[in-house]
Amino acid sequence: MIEKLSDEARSAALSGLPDWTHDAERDAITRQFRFADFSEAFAFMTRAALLAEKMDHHPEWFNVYNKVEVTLITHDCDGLSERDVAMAKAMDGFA
Ligand SMILES: C[C@H](O)[C@H](O)[C@H]1CNC2=NC(N)=NC(=O)C2=N1
Repeated sequence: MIEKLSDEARSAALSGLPDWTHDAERDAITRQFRFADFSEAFAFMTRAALLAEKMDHHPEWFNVYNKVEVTLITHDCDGLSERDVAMAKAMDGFA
């Protein structure tokens, strides 16, 4: 069973993810990505989707044209886990 990050671990993780916002109500993290156009946005989503399948860890996201709004949370622990941090870091790398 995957565990929620402690307050200390979450603070440390968030300092390494400066473009992400912590939603305290859900204990999730969110970030909005903007790309040059839809093709770039969808290429990003494709990379993220392939990794998500591999990790069995799927983003909540919303796309319009060049904008992708992402929310990461671990349903299994109803909050933020190491898996969300790993996915966020990978998404930052893909963008
Ligand atoms: C059954 C399946 O393994 C689970 O539902 C996985 C799939 N993808 C998931 N994705 C996310 N973001 N959180 C989860 O807890 C999660 N659990």
